[in-house]
Amino acid sequence: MSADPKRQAAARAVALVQDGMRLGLGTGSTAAHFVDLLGERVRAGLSVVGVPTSEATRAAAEAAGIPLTTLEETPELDLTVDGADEIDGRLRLIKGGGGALLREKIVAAASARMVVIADAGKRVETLGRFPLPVEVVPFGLGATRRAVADAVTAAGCAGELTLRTRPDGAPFVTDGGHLILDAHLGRIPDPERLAAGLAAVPGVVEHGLFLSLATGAVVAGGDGLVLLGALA
Ligand SMILES: O=C[C@H](O)[C@H](O)[C@H](O)COP(=O)(O)O
Repeated sequence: MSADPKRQAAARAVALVQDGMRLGLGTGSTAAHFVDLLGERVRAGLSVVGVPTSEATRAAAEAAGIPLTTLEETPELDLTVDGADEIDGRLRLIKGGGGALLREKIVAAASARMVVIADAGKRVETLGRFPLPVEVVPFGLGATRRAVADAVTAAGCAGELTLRTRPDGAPFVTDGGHLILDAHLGRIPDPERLAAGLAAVPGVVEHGLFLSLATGAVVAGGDGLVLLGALA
């Protein structure tokens, strides 16, 4: 087996895929292993269709030979496999480090099951060490930013909001044409309260708290594979 924990987790998740499944295909370095390994099974005869959660994953899935569909054609999926930036003991997640949170959440919500694949470094007691991505429309950025800051405070959190930029200094723009504010909170004592507050802000398209979406997780580390929740 591969020594890379991300690939080990992905390999375990690929074993969950059965012939005929409709799959959500996650985004990021861990999900890329899943797409790669799924491609091997497809080329060996497995029949599945996938909905990619980003243009990057679309390109990788096409290159791997995985047949793709859309949520217009296939609005209900059997299983989504995706990475995460943080995962707590209740399978609550922070996602969006790669900026794909909006499509990832839509696809996960359309899936009967969502299995997270991650290396052990992603497990936390309390969410929030990883900056929480908040996807916003460009119009009204200043006002939206203030309202997001108020929602953060009202949820018992504190920390800086930074506009995500690309390496060249220009604003990072998501696949949906939006911007991302990263909330550096350190800890999020009540993720449900923060999620509700952020969702109520006009101009916020989505945030990276994935609550009650993941049904299982495969976490790979020095102790081997740890399975959380239900995989079947
Ligand atoms: O927007 C990106 C996604 O939420 C990723 O799944 C997340 O950032 C984890 O990525 P990685 O597997 O590269 O750590």
